Amino acid sequence: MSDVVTFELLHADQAQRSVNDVALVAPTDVRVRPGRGVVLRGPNGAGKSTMLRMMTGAALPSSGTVTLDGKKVDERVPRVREVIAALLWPITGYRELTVQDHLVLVDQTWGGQRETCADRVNAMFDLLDIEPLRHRFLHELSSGQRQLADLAMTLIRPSGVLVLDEPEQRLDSDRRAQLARILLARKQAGAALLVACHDESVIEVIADDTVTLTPVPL
Ligand SMILES: Nc1ncnc2c1ncn2[C@@H]1O[C@H](COP(=O)(O)OP(=O)(O)OP(=O)(O)O)[C@@H](O)[C@H]1O
Repeated sequence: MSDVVTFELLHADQAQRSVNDVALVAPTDVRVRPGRGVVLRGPNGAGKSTMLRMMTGAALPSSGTVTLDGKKVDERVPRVREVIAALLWPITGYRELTVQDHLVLVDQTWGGQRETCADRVNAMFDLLDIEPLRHRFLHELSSGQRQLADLAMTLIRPSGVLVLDEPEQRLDSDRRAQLARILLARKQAGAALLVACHDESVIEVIADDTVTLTPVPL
């Protein structure tokens, strides 16, 4: 598994987001620390994805703050991108690159040693049990296979916090159990998890803390 990047606290303090004066998520506190798993729960439309976007700096809070070790979170800040690896929407890939090519690209972009790149890529195919997908193109994959490839691209880079929006989506029950085991191992290696999830069996394995969001009345 990839290296763990150290940090102390990813913190949302009464973070809230509105668009055109319509609240998408209520003021919410979230604390994410190394070796801990935080799960965002709540019904459709409660604001989980919006909250995750704020936690990664992909969207800024309309009020309140989101900070990483005391500094404002903004995805344009290199330290924020170094610590936080996020899978919030399907990864946009290259039509002419295979799954293996994408993993090499991500690994090398995040500073993996060239000599050991093949080892890390091979380890990712083993970890996710996706060897048959190695030489396939992204557009050839089923939706569940595509989710596994996106998870591999997210997990292969070093990070301190994995921010995942419903990582169980499109996976069958065996694959969901496998995902839970992988995330638990990642947490036990010292990384933090911040995950929006609807699957109780996954939540049971990975959650130390849960934050339940309720839809903001329109
Ligand atoms: N760009 C936007 N403009 C206006 N409203 C938005 C925008 N993005 C999200 N919303 C609204 O904000 C609310 C929260 O959406 P969000 O996607 O964060 O919920 P969620 O909890 O992740 O839902 P789900 O479980 O269905 O994925 C919803 O009512 C949604 O329609």
